[in-house]
Amino acid sequence: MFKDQMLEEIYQIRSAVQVKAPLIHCITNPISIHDCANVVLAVGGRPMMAEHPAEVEEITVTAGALALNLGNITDARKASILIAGKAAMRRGIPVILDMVGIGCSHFRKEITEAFLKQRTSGAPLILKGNMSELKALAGGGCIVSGVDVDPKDVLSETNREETIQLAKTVANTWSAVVLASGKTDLVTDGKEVCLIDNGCEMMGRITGTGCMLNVLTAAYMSVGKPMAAAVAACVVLGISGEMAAGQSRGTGSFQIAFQDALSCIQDEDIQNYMRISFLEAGE
Ligand SMILES: Nc1ncnc2c1ncn2[C@@H]1O[C@H](COP(=O)(O)OP(=O)(O)OP(=O)(O)O)[C@@H](O)[C@H]1O
Ligand SMILES: Cc1ncsc1CCO
Repeated sequence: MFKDQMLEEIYQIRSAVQVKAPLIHCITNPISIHDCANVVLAVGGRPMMAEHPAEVEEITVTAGALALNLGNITDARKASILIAGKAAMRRGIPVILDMVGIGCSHFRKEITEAFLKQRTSGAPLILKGNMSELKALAGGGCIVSGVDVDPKDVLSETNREETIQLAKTVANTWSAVVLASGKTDLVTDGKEVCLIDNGCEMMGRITGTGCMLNVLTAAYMSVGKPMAAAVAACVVLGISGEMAAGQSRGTGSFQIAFQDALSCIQDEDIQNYMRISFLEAGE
């Protein structure tokens, strides 16, 4: 894949969401649920944050994509994630699962395994997490403290090869796209690997940036292929953060500026500021 080709795909995805206004069903944590709904609205989608197990199937089947998130998990959300996930995969409705905290709780690991047991091959799926969460899914023990990435797992020159290999293995194991977020985001379908270097330090100082990336990716998946959707979401969210950082005095005003930037960002901002690189297969 070439950078210019990806740029064209990002323009098309953004425009399709604006034209089609897809319904994005989100089952996500209450810490960032309000920000998540606003992110979907900012890019032209229609968010619905429904999580009662008795109704989620009916809602999912009418949606363009389903965004699931393990943060602040409850019994009700556990049940609804499994019901909605199964319904979506059976119908080929794109799903993204954000494995928040899977590295620090056996309960969340079990939910993820139960979700993946229902995997319908061919249905579009993205598995998302920070590098520590990805490691936990791939068989690492429950060793992480909290929902943030363990500093030693942050993508660096030292762990680059093993991190890329791990992400590819997870993608191939589940026939999914993997989105490992962080200072540098990594997206892979198991063959191609794209590294995205947009974003800024301030994005890590407010809560729920990863959750926002999750629902934004879902919005883009409703109209585009999973790999392009994930790259588009990392690029758009990252550049919006960069634009907002220049307009804000601290984390409070940053949140407002961030939403402003997400709703105002233009294709030319993406062309000017996108920082992505592709690795050749086998690299
Ligand atoms: N230090 C940083 N430098 C550059 N970009 C960052 C930084 N921290 C976060 N980001 C951006 O924010 C996005 C989400 O970050 P991260 O992976 O840290 O989220 P997370 O830990 O899942 O967040 P949360 O659990 O609060 O929802 C990344 O895709 C990246 O664009
Ligand atoms: C702080 C926090 N705790 C559970 S979920 C969440 C939001 C970021 O994932």
